[in-house]
Amino acid sequence: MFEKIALIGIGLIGSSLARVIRREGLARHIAISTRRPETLKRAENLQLGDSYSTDARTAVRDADLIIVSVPVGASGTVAEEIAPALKKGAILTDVGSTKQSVVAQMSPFVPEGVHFIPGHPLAGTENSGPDAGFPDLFDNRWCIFTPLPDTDPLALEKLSTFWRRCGSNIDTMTPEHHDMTLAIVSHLPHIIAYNIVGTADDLANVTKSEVIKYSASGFRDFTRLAASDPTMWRDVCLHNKDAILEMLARFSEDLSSLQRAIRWGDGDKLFDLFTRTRAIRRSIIQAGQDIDVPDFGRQVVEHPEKK
Ligand SMILES: NC(=O)C1=CN([C@@H]2O[C@H](COP(=O)(O)OP(=O)(O)OC[C@H]3O[C@@H](n4cnc5c(N)ncnc54)[C@H](O)[C@@H]3O)[C@@H](O)[C@H]2O)C=CC1
Ligand SMILES: O=C(O)C(=O)Cc1ccc(O)cc1
Repeated sequence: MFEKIALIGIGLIGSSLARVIRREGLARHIAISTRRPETLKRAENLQLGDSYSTDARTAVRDADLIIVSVPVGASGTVAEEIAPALKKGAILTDVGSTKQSVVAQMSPFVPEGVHFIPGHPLAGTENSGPDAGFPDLFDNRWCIFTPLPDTDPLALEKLSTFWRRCGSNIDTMTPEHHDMTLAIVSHLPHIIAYNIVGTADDLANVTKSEVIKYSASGFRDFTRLAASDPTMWRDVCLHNKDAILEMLARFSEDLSSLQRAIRWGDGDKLFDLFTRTRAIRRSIIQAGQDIDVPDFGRQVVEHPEKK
């Protein structure tokens, strides 16, 4: 599909892209750049690309497609760095979990004639770094684009075809709508997970060993999300601040109402809410959207009697 694809940032997302691009033969040349020499060396040892450089400008030179896969707080710095080396007619995209901030950071640096199309694959895991990636990551997952008013439809179609070949389904929306939607379906769940695991850790009467020992229950699901990359999630919180605060305010109100129902023994209210939420889970499963992330690194502690 492309002569040369440049991947800037080679963590979970960048390395998954490298692997699927190679498997599907989507580029003749994959150029990889990342800031830290150790990460670049690891990418080279894993044979993720065809050329490697800590200088992003070297990587993007002559590239037809440039995919920026760095924490959202670094998007502006990367755009500024690569701008002078971008080829006319090239497609520049990203994979960041927030979109208004990425558009605001990158747009000012995009040269005339370069097609900038912000994107976000709704696919990931709690793991990070070049070893964490795998080629099936994007299979049957959504990839959302937030095109700008002057986005060239042909460039958008070409990028959509690329992501379809990576296994994804495509949707488009405004950056504002994206950020509000993702605040509730992705950002809040992670924040809640960080919070509940932090609360458990702070409890004096629940020792750390008990948290580990009994975490086969619902708590375990929270610990997976709460193991996600701290830099990435710090940036998401700082760069989707308004939408997250809006959703947190609603969440807190609903939590207070739930707290009140428990305090006053309002079983009907609890039953109604739990019935409504159960239906949501079931409709997600029916829609085929219940793909669990791979079980990398999870230690299943067998019950002694089951052995
Ligand atoms: N982890 C996930 O589940 C998902 C992450 N995303 C988004 O994808 C982007 C990348 O996330 P991951 O691949 O998970 O992170 P990661 O931590 O696995 O990889 C980030 C990469 O960016 C590099 N990097 C950091 N700052 C840089 C800079 N200033 N210049 C050049 N390279 C730099 C790092 O060295 C690393 O190679 C983030 O914007 C994140 O919001 C999107 C969907 C899912
Ligand atoms: O690991 C999980 O459950 C995720 O939700 C992964 C994820 C994290 C961030 C995104 O922007 C999209 C997907």
